[in-house]
Amino acid sequence: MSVIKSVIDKVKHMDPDQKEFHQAVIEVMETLEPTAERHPEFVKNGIYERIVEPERAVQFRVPWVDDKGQVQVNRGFRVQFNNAIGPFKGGIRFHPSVNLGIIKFLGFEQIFKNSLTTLAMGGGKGGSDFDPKGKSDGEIMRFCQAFMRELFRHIGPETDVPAGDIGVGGREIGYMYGYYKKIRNEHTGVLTGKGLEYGGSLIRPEATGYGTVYFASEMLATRGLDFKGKRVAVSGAGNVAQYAIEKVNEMGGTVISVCDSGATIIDEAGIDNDKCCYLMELKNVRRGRVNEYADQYKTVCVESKNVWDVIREQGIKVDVALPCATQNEIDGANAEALVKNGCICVAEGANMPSSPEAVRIFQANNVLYGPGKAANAGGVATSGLEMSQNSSKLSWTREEVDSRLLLIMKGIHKSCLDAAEAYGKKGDYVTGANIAGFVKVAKAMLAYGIV
Ligand SMILES: NC(=O)C1=CN([C@@H]2O[C@H](COP(=O)(O)OP(=O)(O)OC[C@H]3O[C@@H](n4cnc5c(N)ncnc54)[C@H](O)[C@@H]3O)[C@@H](O)[C@H]2O)C=CC1
Ligand SMILES: O=C(O)CCC(=O)C(=O)O
Repeated sequence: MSVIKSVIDKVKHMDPDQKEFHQAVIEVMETLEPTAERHPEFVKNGIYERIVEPERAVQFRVPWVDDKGQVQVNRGFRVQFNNAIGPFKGGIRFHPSVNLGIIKFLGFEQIFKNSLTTLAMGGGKGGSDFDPKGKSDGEIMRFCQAFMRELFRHIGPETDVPAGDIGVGGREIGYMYGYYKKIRNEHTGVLTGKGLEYGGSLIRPEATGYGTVYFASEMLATRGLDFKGKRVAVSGAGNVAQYAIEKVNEMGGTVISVCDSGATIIDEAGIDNDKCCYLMELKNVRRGRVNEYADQYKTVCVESKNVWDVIREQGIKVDVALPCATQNEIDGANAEALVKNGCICVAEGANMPSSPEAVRIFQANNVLYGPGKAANAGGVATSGLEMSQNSSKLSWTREEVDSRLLLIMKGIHKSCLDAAEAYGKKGDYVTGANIAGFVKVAKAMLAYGIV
C-alpha cells in the first residue's frame, strides 16, 4: 500500500468523526503522491505520517457571564499544527459549528498556505463554538476576555500568533489583545489584525479580499482575460467578501451577489462602491442582516438559501465566482450549474468552500480553479507583514503594504503553476499549491531530525 493511502486510512481510523479534517487531508495527500516517489527521504523519515498530526491541540473551558447575569460555558480550541518554518500562525473562528475537526482542517490547510506566502509562518488555528450573533457588545467583550484568559498561556510573538476568521474581526481582536496586554503586562505582536493605533498594519483588513481578486486576475491573465465587464458572484458579506467586492469594482467587474446565513441578495445592477459602503456599515457597525440591503436597494432577496443555490435555481449567468463565506458552500450540483451558466474562473476567498465533487467538476470543465490555500493567502501574508512591522517597530504606508501583497499573490500564482508543471500536472492549481507549500515544510522537518 502506498504511504499516502496508509496515512489517509490512519487519519480516518484515528478520528472517525472529523469529516472536514478528512476532506482536507485527502485533498492534499492525494496530490502529494509524486513527491513521495521523487523524495524517498520524506517517506523514510515519516514526513507524511507526521504532517497530518498536530504538534499539539488544546481544548479549554470558556466560562463567561451574559447580560442577564447568567453563567454561560463555551468550548475553546487552539490547534498548533506545524511550526517547521515559523511560529504557529492562523486565525480564530467564533461560530456555533466550531469543533475540533473543523479547527484541525483549518490548521492543516494553514500549513501549506503559510508556506506558499514565502514568509516564516507555521500553521495553526483556533476558535470556539460561541455564537456572536445577537450578542451585545458587553457580552462579546466578556467572552473575548474569557477566551484569552486561557489562550494567553499558549501563544506568544515567537510561539503562536493568532488573528481573525469568521466571527472575529477588529472589535474582537481589540478585546483579546487588550486582555493579553493586561495579564502579561507586555505590548507585543502576539495577535495580528490589530487596530492601527496599537500595532496593526494598513491593508490587513482589505488583504484577504484584495488578494483573492489579485489571484483571480492572475489566473484570468493566463487566458488573456481580465475582470473588465465580467459578472462576478460573491458569497458571504463579511470581511473577505466586502473587500473582494471593492477590488472587483476597481478592476471593472460587476458584483451581483452577497449572502449571509439568513438570505441571498441578487443585485443585477451591481454592488457598486456606495452600496458596498452601505453593506460595510450594515455588517460591521450595525451588525444587521443582508435582507436590509434588499429593502434599501429594492433587490431580489431569497431567504434561507446561499448564493450558489440561488444561481443554480434561477439560472443566473456568472463569469467569475468568488466564494467568501464558509466551507463546502458549493456542492456538485451548484458547480455543474456554474459551469452551465458560463463560469470560467473560481477563486476561493473562503477556506475549502468547494466540495470535492465541485472541485472535480470545475477541473474537468477547464474552469480556472484557485483553491483557498493559494487564492486567499493574502490575508495571512499581510499578517506576516504586520509581524515584520511589529518586530521592527515600524509602520509601512498603505502603498508599500499593498504593493508587497500584490507581489506575494503574483509569486504564489507562479509557484503553483511552476510546481504543477514540474510534477506533470500543468495548469492544475490544486496540485501546484499543495506540492509547492508542502515541499518547503517537508525539507525543514527533515533538517530537524525526528522531533
Ligand atoms: N478574515 C481573513 O483574513 C480570512 C478569512 N478566510 C476565510 O474566509 C471566509 C470568510 O471569513 P470572514 O469574511 O473573515 O468572516 P466574517 O465573519 O467576516 O464573514 C463571514 C460571512 O459569511 C457568512 N456565512 C457564514 N456561514 C455561512 C453559511 N453557512 N451560509 C451563508 N453565509 C454564511 C456570514 O454571514 C458572514 O457574512 C472563511 O472561510 C474564512 O476561513 C480565509 C483567509 C483569511
Ligand atoms: O491572518 C492570519 O493569521 C489568519 C488568516 C486565516 O485564518 C486564514 O488564512 O485562514
